[in-house]
Amino acid sequence: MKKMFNYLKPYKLQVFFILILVTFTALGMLLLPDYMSKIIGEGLDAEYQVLVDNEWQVVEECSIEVNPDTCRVIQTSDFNVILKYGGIMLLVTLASTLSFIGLMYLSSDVSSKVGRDIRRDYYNKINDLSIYETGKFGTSTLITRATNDVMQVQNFLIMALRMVLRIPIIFIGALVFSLQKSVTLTLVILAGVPLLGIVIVIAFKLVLPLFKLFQKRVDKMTLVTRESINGVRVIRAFGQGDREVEKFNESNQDLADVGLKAGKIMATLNPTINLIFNLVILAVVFFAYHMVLDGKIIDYQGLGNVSALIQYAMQMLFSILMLTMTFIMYPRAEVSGKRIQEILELESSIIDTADDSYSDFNFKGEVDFNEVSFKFPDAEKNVLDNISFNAKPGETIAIIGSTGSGKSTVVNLLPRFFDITGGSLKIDGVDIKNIKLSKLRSLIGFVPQTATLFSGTIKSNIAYGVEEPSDEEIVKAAQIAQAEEFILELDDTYDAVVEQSGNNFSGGQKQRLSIARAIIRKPKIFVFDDSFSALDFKTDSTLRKALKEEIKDATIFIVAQRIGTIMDADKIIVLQEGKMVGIGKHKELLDTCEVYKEIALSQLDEEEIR
Ligand SMILES: Nc1ncnc2c1ncn2[C@@H]1O[C@H](COP(=O)(O)OP(=O)(O)OP(=O)(O)O)[C@@H](O)[C@H]1O
Repeated sequence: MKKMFNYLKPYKLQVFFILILVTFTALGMLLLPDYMSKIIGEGLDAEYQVLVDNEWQVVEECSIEVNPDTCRVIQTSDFNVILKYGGIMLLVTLASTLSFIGLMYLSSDVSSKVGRDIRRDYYNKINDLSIYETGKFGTSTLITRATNDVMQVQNFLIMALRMVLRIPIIFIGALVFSLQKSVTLTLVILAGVPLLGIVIVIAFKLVLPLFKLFQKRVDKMTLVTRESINGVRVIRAFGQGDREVEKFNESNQDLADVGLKAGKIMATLNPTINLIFNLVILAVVFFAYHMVLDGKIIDYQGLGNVSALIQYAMQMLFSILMLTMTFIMYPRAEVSGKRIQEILELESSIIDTADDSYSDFNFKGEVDFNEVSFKFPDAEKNVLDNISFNAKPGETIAIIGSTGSGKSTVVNLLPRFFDITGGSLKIDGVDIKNIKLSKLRSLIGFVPQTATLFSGTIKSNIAYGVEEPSDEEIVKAAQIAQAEEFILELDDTYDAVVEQSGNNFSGGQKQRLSIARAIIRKPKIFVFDDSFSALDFKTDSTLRKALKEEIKDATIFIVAQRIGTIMDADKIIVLQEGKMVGIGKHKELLDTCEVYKEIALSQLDEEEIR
């Protein structure tokens, strides 16, 4: 949480003014009861007279009950005094109201800017992290941390800014003013403090673990909601709607239960605190009554003091309550602060240490895998073992193998989504770690296994990642990707709206748009990670033919499950459990690689494959 406070540093000046304004409002609160007591004491003053030798004489004190015929009170109210103090009170109120408005404005401004800054750094960090780290944490918690957790920290900061000086100023000020007015009655008020303390500590202990639990359950709830929304098709297809509703209800109920429990404690706390406040006031009145009886309070000044003391009692107890509230919010904000900090402090496993040496280098796109091995950070064994091959510009390299054999991992190593853990990986003889990430990735047109579109238009999706391409370039890319036909059928053609995640397009259409997006970049290396799987055979083959004709100099990697898609490749790499069990052209592999032959025969018959 301390680190979260660092976010206040850029707003030092505002924080300074906030503290000044807090001091002004607190002083205003303290002065008002004092002036009120002065109005009562001096403005509504009275004098006592006793009958001495048939003449009324002013005396210090007398008891009306004793003999009203010989002792009387004469009201000597002074309206000028009331006007004077009333005027001062109005000015103080005005000043503290203005300070309060300024305080609210500045503190809200600072806290929302701090929230914005935290979210900015957080988002930048997520962008820097490798796919492995973001995958390890998961989308739900990463989103909750950026929203709910930042909000908790922001709320705490705003509270802390407003309370940090206000609580001690009010408590100490009210105590000093009270002591000036009556030491006895101040002691009566202070007797209420431990009582309030005990109640608050008990509530604090009960509610704190619940707040921690609450945050975890918000995470769980986000996860369940996200999964069921994302997986809506599977859920419906498998008729698992009821089970998902049950799962959602369970996590919803869990969250509500914690909230309810905490709410119940807080709900009991409020009337209990009110009760203590009122008990303290009753005790002050009770003792004041006895002080009147004992002749210790004898005039309006004394009564004015009692009225001020009651307000100071409220202020002292209220500042203790506020202090507790701040303490209650702290652990919750601390948990959130830690969760944000955990991400901010994450070291990306992909570090861009390369200098600009190759920034202007004209890469051709020759790829060399030399004894490449790869292991996920937490995994026990290698996902890839000693993979070696060479891919020249103009060549198409296909990678085939059973599911989980490591095909996607091989191509993910090229743009450094993951870093190799053994061997070397070079482009045009340069180790890819020596090429700046931005340059390296600009060399590669990557079409991932799951086509991802962004909300916008067809045009904006194809043009993604290219600085202001011309309409001709967009159309050309769409033509090569075999996307033009369906685009022209749309009412708005290239300006047609693409909904969130491309939900208004079919799987095959999404794939073709993702392919067009890669083509328009004119990269030196293409990676198609199972990107033709949703295309029908005819479109698949026309697309590959168009690629071959239009993109002659690029190195093309195709990961595929379908033999038909890769049969014509210049080199086919066959993977099995992370090992390369064959490499060559289709015909060679049929004779030399048993695994390849098996895959081929499982899809086509003997005649078709020859
Ligand atoms: N983030 C990860 N952490 C640990 N292991 C992983 C991770 N991602 C993938 N793996 C493992 O690495 C292996 C290779 O995965 P990869 O995605 O490369 O296979 P693939 O051949 O492309 O499979 P498919 O054809 O099903 O897409 C698999 O056994 C998988 O379980």
